Amino acid sequence: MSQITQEVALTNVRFYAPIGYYAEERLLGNEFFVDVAVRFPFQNPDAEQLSNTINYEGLFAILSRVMKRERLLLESAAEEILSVARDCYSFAVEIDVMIRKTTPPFGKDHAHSSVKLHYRKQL
Ligand SMILES: Nc1nc2c(c(=O)[nH]1)N=C([C@H](O)[C@@H](O)CO)CN2
Repeated sequence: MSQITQEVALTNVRFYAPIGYYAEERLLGNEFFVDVAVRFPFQNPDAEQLSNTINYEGLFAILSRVMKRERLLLESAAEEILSVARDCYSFAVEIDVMIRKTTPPFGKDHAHSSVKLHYRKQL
């Protein structure tokens, strides 16, 4: 039997957030780009109904809430995004979260740092 998987995603969502291991980073803030993708079985009786899919405004609301909080590590924000998304979309079979810091302060102009989490439901 075949199965279609649907993905709803946001990519390169830009935030200015107080996330950093060093106090100055949290004080000054830093630029981050966040990607999130949620996959779930496609069982769509009407592909024109927002209630039959994941409204990506809901994903944006999760990211906005999580990225506001002061934190030491990217890992902490990525874990919270994943955990809230799992709670909100219990029908999801896979979720990817990636957070990229564009100017980690170690003196290399073009280096970005990132943390990625991948969740796959045990079926
Ligand atoms: N795995 C991680 N390593 C580091 C992080 C992080 O969030 N995850 N953060 C820092 C500092 O905040 C960094 O921006 C200094 O350049 C260091 N390592």
